[in-house]
Amino acid sequence: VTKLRDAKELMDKRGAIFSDRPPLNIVVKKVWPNMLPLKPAGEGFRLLRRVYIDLLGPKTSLAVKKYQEYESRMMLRDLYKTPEAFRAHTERFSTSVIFSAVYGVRISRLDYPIMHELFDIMKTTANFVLPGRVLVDYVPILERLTLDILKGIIDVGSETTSSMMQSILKVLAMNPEAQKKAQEELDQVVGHSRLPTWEDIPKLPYIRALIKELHRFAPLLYIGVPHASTEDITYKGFTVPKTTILLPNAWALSRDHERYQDPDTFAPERFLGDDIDSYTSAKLGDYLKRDHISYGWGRRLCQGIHLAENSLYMQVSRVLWAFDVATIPGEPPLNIHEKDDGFIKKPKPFRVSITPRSDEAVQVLLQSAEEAVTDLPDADSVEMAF
Ligand code: HEM
Repeated sequence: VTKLRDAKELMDKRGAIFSDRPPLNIVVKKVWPNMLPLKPAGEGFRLLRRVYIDLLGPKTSLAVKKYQEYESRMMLRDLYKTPEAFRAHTERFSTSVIFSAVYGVRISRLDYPIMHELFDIMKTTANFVLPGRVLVDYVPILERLTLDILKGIIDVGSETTSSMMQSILKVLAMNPEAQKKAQEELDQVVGHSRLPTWEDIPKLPYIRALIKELHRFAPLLYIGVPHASTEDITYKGFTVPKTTILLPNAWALSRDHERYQDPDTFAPERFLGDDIDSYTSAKLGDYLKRDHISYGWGRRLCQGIHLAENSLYMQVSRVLWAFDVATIPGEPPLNIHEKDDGFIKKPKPFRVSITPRSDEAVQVLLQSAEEAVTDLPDADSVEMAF
């Protein structure tokens, strides 16, 4: 599907019919075993979806905000100390946020054996009641969930946001003008003596528009996630038989001329005045009003949308407040199409420079990291407790 009008008609308006997934092949099963994104429609899907909605809905994602706030301070400090390792820093941020939410432990470094033995440690931690496990506090059923479900949330939750953040750093480096405008807004609203906070969101329309445009310009899942139908239908005079597979081509849909002017231009301005969050926007009846389709469609809309949007806001606003992200002179031009193979296509390794905007910014970011407090133990200390 390459036209927004058709995507809306089929996957949103006929969402009851087009919310199945194609049969899994063995490769996909191995890469992403027993996970909601790939689960076929039916009783099992509805149950799992309910569980995910509880786990990742607005209420729980509110509780995760304090961990996103904390981890973003750590990320700024790490970016200052070793900017060339930005890939690892974005991965650590996302992994730690999702571990904080699911297991109540934070991940302070990626070379910790926990990352190499992810599966084993999850097995162990799943057997322990750890203090401060946010999701369990809200969703007692979590304690009875199977390891597969939990592993699924960790995988989806960390890979997606970190890949998106890496692609964001690349797009920002390629668009210094947009970056400058965002920084002017941050300087005006936030000032120089503190980091942006959750409370600033309503006062940062350019940052909000920038995040929407980043989703539109470089959607995380280029080719989308396939939907499949469970009934025969007639659409535009054609019979569409049941089990038809729809591939929402996110790249093409994000460049649909009917919706976006000059779609190949990176222009956050196109979203100024659109004050609706991406979740509400996805539910709008008019496909010409929805912001972008990066989070998918209908009943299969990304369940992590609230958590992901919060993570992106914390990272984008704070990184731009503290640093200039730029291309490195003499290097070949950056290319947004250079991505790894695999289901979630991470940007292939690339280099950008990340330099502090001022001495004052360095002082504030280091102090913010120093003063940060969390109620969660580090994975190191938890292992010792075992
Ligand atoms: C920038 C970050 C993210 C993007 C762009 C994204 C995008 C997507 C897309 C395109 C889909 C498929 C939708 C469809 O089939 O129409 C999806 C599904 C899903 N996502 Fe995300 N996602 C992100 C982050 C997350 C996070 C952080 C989590 C969890 C913590 C998450 C959990 C899920 C789940 C559970 C599904 C399956 C929904 C279903 O099949 O019913 N996502 N996501």
